[in-house]
Amino acid sequence: MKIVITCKLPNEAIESLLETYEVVMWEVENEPMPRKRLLEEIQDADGLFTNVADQIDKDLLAHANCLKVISTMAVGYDNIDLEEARKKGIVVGHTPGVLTEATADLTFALLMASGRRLVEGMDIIRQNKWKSWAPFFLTGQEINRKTIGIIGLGRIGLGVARRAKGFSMEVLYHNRSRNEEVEKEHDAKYCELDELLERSDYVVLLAPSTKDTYKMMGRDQFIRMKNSAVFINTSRGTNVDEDALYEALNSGEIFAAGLDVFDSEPIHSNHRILQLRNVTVLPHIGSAAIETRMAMARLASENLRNGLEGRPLVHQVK
Ligand SMILES: NC(=O)c1ccc[n+]([C@@H]2O[C@H](COP(=O)([O-])OP(=O)(O)OC[C@H]3O[C@@H](n4cnc5c(N)ncnc54)[C@H](O)[C@@H]3O)[C@@H](O)[C@H]2O)c1
Ligand SMILES: O=C(O)[C@H](O)CO
Repeated sequence: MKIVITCKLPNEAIESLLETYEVVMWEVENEPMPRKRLLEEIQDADGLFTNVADQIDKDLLAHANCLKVISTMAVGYDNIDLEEARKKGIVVGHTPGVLTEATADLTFALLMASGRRLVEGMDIIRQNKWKSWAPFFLTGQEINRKTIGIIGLGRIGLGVARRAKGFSMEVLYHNRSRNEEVEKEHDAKYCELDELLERSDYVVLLAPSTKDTYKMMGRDQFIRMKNSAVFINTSRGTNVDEDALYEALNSGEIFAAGLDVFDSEPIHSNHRILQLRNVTVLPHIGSAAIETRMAMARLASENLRNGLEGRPLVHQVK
């Protein structure tokens, strides 16, 4: 059987695939397999090892003549046309859980960096603009004992809530439904979205990208937030109306934002949101810790192999 791997991975993460199948792996570091090549390779592939940088859409799947399994090295699968895959009898696997702690760490790092203006401070030193210690120079927002509102209290959201408790923060959350067990265990309070936005000092978005969450953070939502509030997005860029976020940051409607994800990735360096002083940006590196990426690659390999051998996937997208 032939499998296509759309990114360069270390051999030790995909040993079992290399031993068993004919493997076509894209060998260029930090770049996805070009679409044209993927369209060619997919035609006779039995398995596809992909990630969030590829669009596994209807057009691509129309070229797949014998594809049985799509395995993405990610928890999010919004880049895959699940309906089309289902119609063609292709099973889809993903990698939840193994990236939870690394992504929660990065989310909290972004929260702290944005609230306390860390990157601005570094820029000032690098540009030789640091004049002296001054009472209100680079003052940011307190974190300890503040209120955090988590939209999408799933695996990573709970990881962020646990970290927030270490900073004596009050934890509010909004989900599709209330979960009283989680509330008791994590001392988190359920709120409707509007109330969460009005009460939180830090609003953290961790819901998946779905039809319901598309641009769920727009003008009306940013207006509800406190002028001193910080917005963090480590979910998907499509969950946010970037024009509305730009306006909110530029007008002082909110204090700052920390973003690991964007509507269109990679974001271009001339995007107007990057001209703002009060935005901290990262290139979609939520899960980018070495051990985590190895665990994700191994889990994605196992999903792919199980699917090709007719066994249940470790984590199949339902
Ligand atoms: N930045 C990164 O590198 C990175 C890394 C990992 C995951 N992610 C993103 O984070 C998301 C969450 O991952 P997870 O493992 O915590 O998933 P999860 O499924 O455990 O949690 C998502 C939560 O969002 C809730 N939710 C769904 N729709 C909602 C809505 N309309 N309003 C409010 N809440 C809603 C779900 O009920 C669930 O509790 C992923 O889907 C992915 O998009 C990003
Ligand atoms: O969904 C995911 O897993 C991320 O975006 C990449 O780790």
